[in-house]
Amino acid sequence: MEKDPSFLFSGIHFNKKKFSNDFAKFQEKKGSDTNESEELREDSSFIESGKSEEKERKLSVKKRKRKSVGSGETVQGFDVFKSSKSAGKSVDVNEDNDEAENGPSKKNKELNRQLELDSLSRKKYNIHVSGNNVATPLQNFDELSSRFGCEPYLLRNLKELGFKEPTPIQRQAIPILLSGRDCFACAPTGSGKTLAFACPMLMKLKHASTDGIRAVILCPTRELAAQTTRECKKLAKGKKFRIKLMTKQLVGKADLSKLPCDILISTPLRLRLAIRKKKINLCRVDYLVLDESDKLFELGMLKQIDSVVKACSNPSIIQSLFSATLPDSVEELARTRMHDAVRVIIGRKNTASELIKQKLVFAGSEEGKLLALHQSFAESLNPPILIFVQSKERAKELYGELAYDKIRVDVIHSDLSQLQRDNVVDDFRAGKTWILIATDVIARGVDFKGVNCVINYDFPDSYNAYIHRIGRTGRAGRTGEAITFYTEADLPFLRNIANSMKSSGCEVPSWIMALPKLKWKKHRPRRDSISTQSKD
Ligand SMILES: Nc1ncnc2c1ncn2[C@@H]1O[C@H](COP(=O)(O)OP(=O)(O)OP(=O)(O)O)[C@@H](O)[C@H]1O
Repeated sequence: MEKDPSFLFSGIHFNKKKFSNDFAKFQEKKGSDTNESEELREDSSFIESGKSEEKERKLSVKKRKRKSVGSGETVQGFDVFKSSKSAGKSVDVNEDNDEAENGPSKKNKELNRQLELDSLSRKKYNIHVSGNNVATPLQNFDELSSRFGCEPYLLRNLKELGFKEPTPIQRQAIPILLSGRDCFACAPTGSGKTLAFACPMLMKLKHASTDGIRAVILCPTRELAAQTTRECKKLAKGKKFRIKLMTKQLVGKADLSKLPCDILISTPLRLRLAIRKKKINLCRVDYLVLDESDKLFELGMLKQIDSVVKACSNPSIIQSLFSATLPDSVEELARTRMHDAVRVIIGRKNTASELIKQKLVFAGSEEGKLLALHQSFAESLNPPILIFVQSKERAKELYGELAYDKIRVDVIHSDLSQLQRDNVVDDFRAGKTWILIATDVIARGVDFKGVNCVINYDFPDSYNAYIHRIGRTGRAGRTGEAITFYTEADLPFLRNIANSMKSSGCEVPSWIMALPKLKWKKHRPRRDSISTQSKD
């Protein structure tokens, strides 16, 4: 069932309790302002529409690179990132002029009115922002043109893709990035984050150029990088942008310094290889996106990310981080790498989409899981279905079991060649495969349209893995189902999943809610192999 994208993520509130210390700090600082609505202190530079906003944006881009002066206006009670006071300062200057002409009250009234409207709009779409002078959310895609001078080709492409209205993350992140600010965003799976960073990127690049690479998008897996490349190309249709995926072949090329490319999309490893061989020049990059940023900031990739960030040496670069999960540790790391960033959270941080009906099933044993799976297929097989297991060995085993049944099943894991992986994904996308067995290699970011059900055959190894795995269903306004099998070995972490279910409005038995909540990281118990063959 399709739903209007604005329906996504309703009824969710910012956790003020959790950030009570920060609120306290804020209250001390603001004194008499404390009764004001939190978001009424936001955007003060985007009150005028049309060209003036573009002018203001340019001004703000220039100013953001200067050393901070004065005191910044923070919203939602806490300083999230190193603050530059550019936009706040510019408002003061404008106010001086305006006061001379119209008196202080008229200007203030206009400003307050706009802030009120922004606040209402954010409330409506469950958008929570922190930072200085946050841009007014988009009301519709037409505003891309009226407020930011977007070229017709992009609006045409949005229309062709069937995107009638911006999703909440697009409403807020697009104007922030167009205003030249760094952005740090957390929005549920399937809520359109790709467009939220790709659209302003194309608008900022304006035209294809021979100046070298001007935008870089980093993705944690090659599948996701390939998908993002395709999405960017669709959006850029009708323009001559050179949008390139960093492939093995490309890394192997002798000289990448003259690569004709506007937007480069890569995994961190491949890009780092190219940098290390001194074959690629990233000093002109204006726009850097870290997609699935929490994965990129995990220990294994951190060094690679750092070398890419260092190579992107343009001081006026706009950096953005996007993910459906945003652990506090990643926020900390990002703080050291970003400048005057705006933090955007849609709904509640680190929760699953409300469109996913989540279920827990006690399977008892490994044999019980296989029985439960067969039973659920017998009751109702509603493909496409994605089944996640914890290792490639287990993926192969389960494939061996299901391949005997008369169902179209396939498997994807890291032992397959890149070409094989691409073919498996293509077949699943095209509906040739009904059931795809997978490891976490496709748990993040990969957008299969219309997956009806995700089955966690093996319990996920972390809370974030759970959110991303089940997020392969319930995308773009569609509903979906997620079933998680558990055995005794998984009991300690049941409560964590139950919490996610509760906060997304799913029913949870009270005995599960009474279980203790444990710290959950890399839970990969040794499991008996998946097989019925010996018994047959
Ligand atoms: N404004 C829109 N209206 C309708 N559909 C949209 C809109 N924007 C994006 N979509 C569609 O929503 C789907 C999910 O988008 P996308 O893959 O960008 O989600 P995501 O938030 O990045 O998810 P994940 O966290 O899993 O990576 C895609 O199929 C995309 O085409």
